[in-house]
Amino acid sequence: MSRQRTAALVGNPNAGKSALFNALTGARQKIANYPGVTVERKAGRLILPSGEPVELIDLPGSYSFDAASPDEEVTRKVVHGEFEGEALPEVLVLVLDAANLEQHLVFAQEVIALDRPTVVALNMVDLAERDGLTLDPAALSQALGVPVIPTVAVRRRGLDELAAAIARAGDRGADEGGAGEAARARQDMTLPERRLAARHMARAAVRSETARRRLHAGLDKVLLHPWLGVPILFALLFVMFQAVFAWATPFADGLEAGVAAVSEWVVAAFPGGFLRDLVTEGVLAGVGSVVVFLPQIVILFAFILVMEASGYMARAAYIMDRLMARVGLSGKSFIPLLSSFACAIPGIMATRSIADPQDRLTTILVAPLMTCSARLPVYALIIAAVIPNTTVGPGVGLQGLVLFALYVAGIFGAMAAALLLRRTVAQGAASGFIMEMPRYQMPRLRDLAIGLWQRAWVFLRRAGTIIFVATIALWVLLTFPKADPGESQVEASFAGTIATGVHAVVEPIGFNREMALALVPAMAAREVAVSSLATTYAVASEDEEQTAMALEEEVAARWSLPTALAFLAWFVFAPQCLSTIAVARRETNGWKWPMFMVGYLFALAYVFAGATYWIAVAAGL
Ligand SMILES: Nc1nc2c(ncn2[C@@H]2O[C@H](COP(=O)(O)OP(=O)(O)OP(=O)(O)O)[C@@H](O)[C@H]2O)c(=O)[nH]1
Ligand SMILES: [Mg+2]
Repeated sequence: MSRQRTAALVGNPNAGKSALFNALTGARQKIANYPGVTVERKAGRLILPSGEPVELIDLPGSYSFDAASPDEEVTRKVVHGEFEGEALPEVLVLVLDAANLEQHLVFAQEVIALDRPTVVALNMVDLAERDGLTLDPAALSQALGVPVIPTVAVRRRGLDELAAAIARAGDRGADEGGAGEAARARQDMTLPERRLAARHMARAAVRSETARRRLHAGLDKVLLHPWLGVPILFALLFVMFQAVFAWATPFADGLEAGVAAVSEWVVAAFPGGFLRDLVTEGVLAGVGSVVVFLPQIVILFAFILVMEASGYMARAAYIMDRLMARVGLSGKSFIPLLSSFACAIPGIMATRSIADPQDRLTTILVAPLMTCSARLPVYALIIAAVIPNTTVGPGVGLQGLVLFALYVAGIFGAMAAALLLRRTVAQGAASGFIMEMPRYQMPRLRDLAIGLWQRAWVFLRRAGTIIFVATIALWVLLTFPKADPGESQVEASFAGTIATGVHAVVEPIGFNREMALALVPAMAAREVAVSSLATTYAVASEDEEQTAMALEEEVAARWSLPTALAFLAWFVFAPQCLSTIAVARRETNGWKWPMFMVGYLFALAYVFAGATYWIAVAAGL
């Protein structure tokens, strides 16, 4: 009786080895679309066309035989016949991903250099074709010196041909070896030489490639580059924040002038009294002060929507994955965190796609640190008031730079918090990244317009509902009880009493009374911080018998720079939104984690606002 025939599947991670193994042997090995799924050898039985059985071994994916990880070590040992209780496999089945041929051909050459009976399964040709790439198996076979069989493991395409090729390679057997000349040529090659050869072979194996595929592959080379990718992403975000200030200003000025004109008309047309004050101080000064930030919101979302629609956002997630892995999160958390730039509520809901409970909890707890669009009016107001509108380089405005820094501070805060949480209350290992890159696309103008309209509408609806109600409530608290003649209305009011209480807590971190008062209604929605400042100053200026100034000018005149910076630092961290807390409660099924979240975020806000204030004071700002 002849001895048991054996073959082993080798190749890069995620080439489809286990998928082929399952298709060839009827086994049910776990397959998934990310590298490192198989971590042990696994044997199954493949029946050749002749009816003869072959023991087929599925191996962990590998980038090189020199590699150090324990799963790759298994592959190296089995392939070299050093694995305990395992004979040297007769035939090596080298699995390559046709859509990533150049990458996969690097390790492939190491396998070919062994000069053993080898068959190449050129897998995933369906994906290559979908991208507009047709390969020439004959050319590749010629270059590698071994048979090349195109396959689609998941559709069982090319399996019979592959089995037949395995049989032929086994029959020729050890006496003829593998690739011969082609193998010997590769034995002394260095890694850079292999990379270069891989590029040449991959190019030579292309039968046809659409212009679009070439363009997209070129774009990916740059945008997903291990070193270039991150600076490009940050440069894009940088431009976005510059634009938020540079482009919005004329529109915002126009809106502001409009609100002022309406206010003047109301003052002229109606007799003075309770109702007129409500309209001018509460509605127009308060709510109007928020509405003027509509252009900024629209520009911010225009950038985000274009990045999403073009296919870049998924690439950003891919780039960020490695960074996120360092803090114990995966690229899976990127999408929820990204949505949190709009608002933490959909962001927290999007964590439902994260399978690992600790991973998910961490993402929920740090989501409020991503800068939601409700902070934009607060940031934009304070920056416009206290940061000079100068440039610090060609085309680089200081105001945009500060805004960018605030967003980055939020991101770093979230990453640092995730790192700590993963080490303490939400321990666990980071899981792998699962995401298919969507195709690049020209964003469609119509979709863009609809998306922007929806965002603008959400913002205006907030202004008309929650912000309106909170501001009116504050105005009422500021207006009653009425002050005696000569006494300050703000001081005498209910709101003044509240302000005194809150101010005692936040005075050490440099906040003034109006800021302290603004923090309370801002729990309803962060933008209310802006409207309540506007309303407070409107009421105050009335009893100081001044003409009301624009809010920005009031802030510029009344706040010191350290105070203003401390307020910005506070808003980077503070959990200033009740709806977010409510959603966190729902998604974690209890009060424990939302309370923890509120606690640590307030603590962070207090510490960082205080540090900012005292450092700024010490620096003489
Ligand atoms: N479209 C398509 N998908 C495939 C093909 N072969 C495998 N896949 C998919 O590719 C992914 C990776 O397949 P696996 O079989 O797990 O890859 P592997 O080489 O075993 O990966 P490791 O175990 O990590 O080394 C899975 O999502 C498969 O469903 C193919 O020919 N065409
Ligand atoms: Mg596998």
